[in-house]
Amino acid sequence: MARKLIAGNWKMNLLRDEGTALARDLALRLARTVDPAFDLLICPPATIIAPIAAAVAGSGLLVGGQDCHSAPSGAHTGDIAARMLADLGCSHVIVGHSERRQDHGEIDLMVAEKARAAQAEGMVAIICIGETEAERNAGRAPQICSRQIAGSLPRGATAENTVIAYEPIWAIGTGRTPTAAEVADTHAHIRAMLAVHVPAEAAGIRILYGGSVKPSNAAELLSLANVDGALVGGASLKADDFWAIAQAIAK
Ligand SMILES: O=C[C@H](O)COP(=O)(O)O
Repeated sequence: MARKLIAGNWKMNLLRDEGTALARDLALRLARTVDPAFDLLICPPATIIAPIAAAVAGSGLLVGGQDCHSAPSGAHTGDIAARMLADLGCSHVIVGHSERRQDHGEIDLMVAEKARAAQAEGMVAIICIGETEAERNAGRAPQICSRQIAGSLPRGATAENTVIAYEPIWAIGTGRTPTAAEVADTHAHIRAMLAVHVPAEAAGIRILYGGSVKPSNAAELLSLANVDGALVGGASLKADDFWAIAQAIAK
């Protein structure tokens, strides 16, 4: 069974001092933990990755980006290349988050190209998928996940360079989550789809659940079959809450 990954997506929050303090706090907790049962990752805003990566270097706390461009360099004002994130010490990059898909019109093909760019720089692509509430109510969640996996998974995806994050859009930041049975069903479906696209790698690719994960529901969610970790938004901005989510794995 894959070691669980607890990933914090800070989104567009925190300035340098508060972000660095939060990262240091987590790094210290991790350094004091003997043989942690999880990998711990934070994805700060791009503006503060550099000081944070420097502050936590050697602690075991992983640092990642929230997005990258698919091109290695060039005339793309305001964008960030995967190699720039790798250059700062990032190990992971989130791609295709629903907020990027919604706010920036990112489609599956673009997500696959971003994932490929991250992987080409030696980083792990965390590919986000998930249905809207309307799609869920129409009973189309499995088809949406299937379509997004088919379109967003780059050629050459392996268990080492790819993580899938299932985030039902209606659960993000709302305090609502699917039931445990629904999460288990969807993750099993995602595993089956991975087996279709990358048969040799499917069993090892980690599938995270995201959407209103908090200390009070983490133990149940993280105990489910095919739930290999969590992608945490709001609760990752507080060291106690994020750490409690990671600690829930062992309980
Ligand atoms: O990337 C993280 C997700 O969008 C979940 O956010 P949330 O934990 O605030 O619901």
